[in-house]
Amino acid sequence: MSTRTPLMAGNWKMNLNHLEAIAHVQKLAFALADKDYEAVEVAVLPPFTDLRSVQTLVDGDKLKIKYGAQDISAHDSGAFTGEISGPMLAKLKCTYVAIGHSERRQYHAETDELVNAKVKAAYKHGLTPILCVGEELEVREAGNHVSHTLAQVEGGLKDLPAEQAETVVIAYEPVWAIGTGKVCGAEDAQEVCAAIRGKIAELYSQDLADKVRIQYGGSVKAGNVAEIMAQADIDGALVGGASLDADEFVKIVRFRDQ
Ligand SMILES: O=C(CO)COP(=O)(O)O
Repeated sequence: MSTRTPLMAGNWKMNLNHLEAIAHVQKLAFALADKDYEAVEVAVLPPFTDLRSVQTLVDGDKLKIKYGAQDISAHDSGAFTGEISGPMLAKLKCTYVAIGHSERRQYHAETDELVNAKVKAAYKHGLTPILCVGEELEVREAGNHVSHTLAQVEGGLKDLPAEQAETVVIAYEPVWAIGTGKVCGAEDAQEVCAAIRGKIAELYSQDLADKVRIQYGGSVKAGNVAEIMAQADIDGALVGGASLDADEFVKIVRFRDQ
C-alpha cells in the first residue's frame, strides 16, 4: 500500500485575474474541510499576476491550500524581459512550480535542456517542481509513448541529486488528452506512470521511486477521477479546465466519494 499523499493541483493556465482568484480560493477554502486536507494535498497554480493576492489570502486566513506558479525562469535575475525568477516565487512563498508543461514546450519551444535547468532553478530556491511530461497523438499512434515520455523524464531530471529527486512531482499529461475531453484510459495512464516510476528507480533507487508522486493530467473531471486514482502508480491529478469550477475541483479532491 502506497504511503504517498495524493496531490490534486489545479493548473488555471491563463484564466482568472487576481480578483477572480481571491473569490475562487475563498470558495475552495469554504468547501474544503480538515478531513479533506488530511487525505489529500490541495494546490492551485494561478497566473503570476494572481500569486500575491493568493498568498495574502492564504497567509491571512491560515488556509491549508498550497499554491505555486506555472513556470519559472532558469535564471536568478537579470536582463530576461518578461520572465519570473525562482527568488521572486520563493518570496511569494510558493510551494510548487509547474515546469515543462506541454503548452510551454509547444508554444515556447521549451526543450528538455531548458526544462532541466528550470527544475534545478526551482530546487535552488526551495520550490518543488511539478515536471510535466507526455506524448503527442502521433507519438502514441506510433506506439512510442512510453519511450518518448521516459526520455522527457530522464532529460528533466538530468544530474539532479537524489535528495532533490525524491521530492519531485511528475505529471504525466498526454498532449492529445489535454483540453480535448478525451481522457486517457485509466489503464493506459497507469502503463506510462508505472514506466515513469521504473525509470526513476533505474536512475536512483526503488526506494526513492516509491516516494515520488506521479500525477495524471488531461481532461480530469469529477466523473473520471476515481477510476484514474484507483491505479497503483497514479498519486494525484493536474487539472486544467475542471479546476476553474470550484465545485467541480472540490469533487475531484474528494475523489474517494465519487
Ligand atoms: O494541461 C492540463 C493540466 O496541466 C490538463 O488540462 P485539462 O484538464 O483542461 O485537459
